[in-house]
Amino acid sequence: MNLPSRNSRSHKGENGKVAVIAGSRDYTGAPALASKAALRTGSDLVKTLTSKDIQDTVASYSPNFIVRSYPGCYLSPNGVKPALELVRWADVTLMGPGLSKPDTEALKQIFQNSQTKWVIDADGIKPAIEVEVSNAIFTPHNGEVKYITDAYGSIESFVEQTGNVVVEKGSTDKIYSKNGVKENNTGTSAMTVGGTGDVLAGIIASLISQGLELQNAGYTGAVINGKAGERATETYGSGMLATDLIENIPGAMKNI
Ligand SMILES: NC(=O)C1=CN([C@@H]2O[C@H](COP(=O)(O)OP(=O)(O)OC[C@H]3O[C@@H](n4cnc5c(N)ncnc54)[C@H](OP(=O)(O)O)[C@@H]3O)[C@@H](O)[C@H]2O)[C@@H](O)CC1
Ligand SMILES: Nc1ncnc2c1ncn2[C@@H]1O[C@H](COP(=O)(O)OP(=O)(O)O)[C@@H](O)[C@H]1O
Ligand SMILES: [Mg+2]
Repeated sequence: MNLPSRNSRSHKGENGKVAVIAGSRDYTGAPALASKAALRTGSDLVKTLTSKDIQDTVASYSPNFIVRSYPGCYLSPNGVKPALELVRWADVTLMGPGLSKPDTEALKQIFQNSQTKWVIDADGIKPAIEVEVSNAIFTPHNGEVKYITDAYGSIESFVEQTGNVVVEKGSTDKIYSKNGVKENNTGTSAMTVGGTGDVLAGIIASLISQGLELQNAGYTGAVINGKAGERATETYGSGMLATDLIENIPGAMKNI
């Protein structure tokens, strides 16, 4: 796979800076899965913003993480300022995995006061639709798609009206953009294990941080996620974990 070449004069951060705003008391894994996936996909720096009560837990998962926090157990109004600072630092921000019960108004303020590229997953999807976020790629599973279709009738009209990209996840992923729909059939049924969608979101964010356009990042990310899942399934079968998938990202990237 050809990403922008790493010339000898590149400096830290030049190969992608990703912000991950994710996690809560209810989900300590999601921010780590998304952050590690972004690093394994090749971003230089990933900064993870999560709730204070799980900051040390998430940081303890890897010395490769840079973990910041806002007070409390869930995203609330006091999370807006640190979030806006992090969004300004990053090339792209992943918002949503594991937020569980975020303060919707705070989430909307972050969207409305930022000019950036977004990957929006899980609990970030509904608020983002409601404030008409643009320059974004959404990654809903079959249950989360309803937030888009309830508001726009269909995914096609959503992408047409907003210019956003949607990866509708499933055994076949469908990547919708203004240029039409592309399908990805890579992957295995072992990938229904929890966390593989958090991993996909991290992969896509990383690709955008390394210079890919939204639609290309969505399709290529889905292919990488699936190929990494195939490799992990060869080793672990139905016992495959989302963490196994992450370790297979570099190998998967070599063969696409
Ligand atoms: N280790 C961690 O920290 C992990 C953290 N995670 C975080 O968990 C949060 C919730 O994620 P989630 O919506 O995927 O989970 P879950 O609460 O089962 O479903 C909620 C509702 O949606 C439905 N539904 C689900 N999938 C569906 C589908 N494919 N197609 C159709 N329907 C589907 C489901 O329906 P049901 O299965 O009950 O019939 C239920 O009604 C999210 O923030 C995520 O980031 C996860 O990534 C896992 C690992
Ligand atoms: N049968 C399958 N074959 C291939 N990939 C699958 C299959 N089922 C799910 N996936 C993949 O697994 C991921 C599931 O995403 P998601 O439901 O958000 O998981 P989670 O929220 O637990 O991380 C998606 O990337 C999807 O493409
Ligand atoms: Mg998910």
